Amino acid sequence: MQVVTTIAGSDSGGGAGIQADLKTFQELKVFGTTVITALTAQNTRGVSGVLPIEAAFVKQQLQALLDDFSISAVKTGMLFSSAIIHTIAQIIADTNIPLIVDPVMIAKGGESLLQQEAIDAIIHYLLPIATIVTPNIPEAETLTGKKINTIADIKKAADHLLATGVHCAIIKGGHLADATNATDYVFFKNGQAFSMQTPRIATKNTHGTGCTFSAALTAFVGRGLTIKEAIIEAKKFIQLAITHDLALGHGHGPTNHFAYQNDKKSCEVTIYES
Ligand SMILES: Nc1ncnc2c1ncn2[C@@H]1O[C@H](COP(=O)(O)OP(=O)(O)O)[C@@H](O)[C@H]1O
Ligand SMILES: Cc1ncc(COP(=O)(O)O)c(N)n1
Repeated sequence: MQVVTTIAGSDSGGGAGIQADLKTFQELKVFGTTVITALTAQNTRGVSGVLPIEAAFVKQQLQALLDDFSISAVKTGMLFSSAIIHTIAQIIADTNIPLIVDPVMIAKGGESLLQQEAIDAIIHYLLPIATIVTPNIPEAETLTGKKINTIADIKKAADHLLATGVHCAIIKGGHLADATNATDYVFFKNGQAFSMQTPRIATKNTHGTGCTFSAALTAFVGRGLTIKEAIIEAKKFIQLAITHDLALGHGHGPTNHFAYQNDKKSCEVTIYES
């Protein structure tokens, strides 16, 4: 049994954050452990409160895990402050555990999950020690300081991210204005690249899509798939979770973390090598 860790915020509504990560880990048959960086009072309508955890206690949680378990992959989600990011980066840098960074910045409802001053800390401390970074389009724009309108802009943003030292950048296209497809763009430091496409699902129930995708990726990396295989399988996991949404709550509902196990053979991802 592989052990994986998520370092993220708690979503009381259960669709994103730590809760989405643990549900995904369980479905993918890895043993999930957690380091909680913040509590949020949150539902499908939005975030009504954030209570950050002190960086020293974040450190204590992570150290407790490393002192006991052999961890095969770690992901980060909501990190909230530069103090938390520095603390985590310092500890992970001394390990050789693959690190997947989902640079969570704002909730679907627009509430901030990362302080402005923490963006530099992600770029300078976390990305240089990361294996994969998974920004959506607005996050990639913030991390690189450049607007993304075209595929050429996506490639430029990826080059900018790869220059920090991260091995692989996945720029997710959930926010692109393409009514037909949801396309994610993957770039490796060695120059290889591919994109992956699935039909776009017309739904407002996309709360936690980024968390769920990066958790699935972490589980598959932890299970020993190659990075490319893990990325494609994680795309299937999120596609099925969005397709079979649960229609819970009154706002942006959660995705269905059960769907992949029920239906995984039915999902096709189209790959374009470049
Ligand atoms: N409506 C949709 N239909 C199918 N896939 C989607 C849809 N919205 C997002 N995705 C996919 O979900 C994953 C998360 O994407 P995105 O929404 O861009 O990130 P985030 O949740 O971090 O904002 C990506 O693989 C993206 O292509
Ligand atoms: C605690 C927490 N972490 C992350 C998200 C982002 O969610 P999404 O994946 O929908 O962007 C969230 N809303 N809450």
